[in-house]
Amino acid sequence: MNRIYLALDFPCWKEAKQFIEWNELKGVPVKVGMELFYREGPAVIERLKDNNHPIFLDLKLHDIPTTVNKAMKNIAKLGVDMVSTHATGGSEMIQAAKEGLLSGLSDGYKTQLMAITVLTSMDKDSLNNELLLPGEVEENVVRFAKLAEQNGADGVVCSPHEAKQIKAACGPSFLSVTPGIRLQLSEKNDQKRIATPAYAREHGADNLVIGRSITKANDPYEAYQQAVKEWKHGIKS
Ligand SMILES: O=c1ccn([C@@H]2O[C@H](COP(=O)(O)O)[C@@H](O)[C@H]2O)c(=O)[nH]1
Repeated sequence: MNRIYLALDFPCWKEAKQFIEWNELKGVPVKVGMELFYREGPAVIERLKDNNHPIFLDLKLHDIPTTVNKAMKNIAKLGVDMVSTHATGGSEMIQAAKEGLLSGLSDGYKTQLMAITVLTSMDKDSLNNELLLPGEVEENVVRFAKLAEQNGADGVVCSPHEAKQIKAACGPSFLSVTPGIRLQLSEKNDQKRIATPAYAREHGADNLVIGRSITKANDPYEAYQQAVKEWKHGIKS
């Protein structure tokens, strides 16, 4: 299912709830990240589930395999659609994440494991000159995607610019979830590898994550509708 996950990057549930209600976004797919989860804990997931929101819980686990395994086992009990870990934690950590996830899932739930490749806030300069990782961003992203796929992840988080190469390297059923999405007139902020929903659609992304282009828009409801139009029909603003 090709979805747009609205990034609920709010300091607390009260603000997130108000935003959803005021902008008639009840039931839309949402992404819960560190900011909201660290304040509200698992209760926020229950509240969103009560309101029928499909959920990507994006906590980006990155630790030794045993810790990630046990954390994933607990996260699995929340019954969300997708969770995340970092591919750069390596093969053992990714396997441990998947094993923990599967061991904690209740019957009937199927939570998918997404591996972060290279954060969309990074570019070639950050990779080559700060992390001292040579090569183009795409090469690094595809290498991390292959590592994730070979060790049990169901897909990766990447930018739309790499989605096609990932399908070619990891197969058509291996998912790409793409943040760094910007509607045409919105600000880049701290993102480096950005693209519009229409571009993401044309370049094979499976799911989008959009935050500030909607949450900081003058009319968030309209911005959401615009994103859906571009994503579903390729119509540009
Ligand atoms: O590489 C990554 C991984 C995760 N994210 C998350 O997506 C949203 C994007 O928010 P915008 O406001 O649309 O920039 C945010 O919650 C990040 O934590 C990402 O941007 N890049």
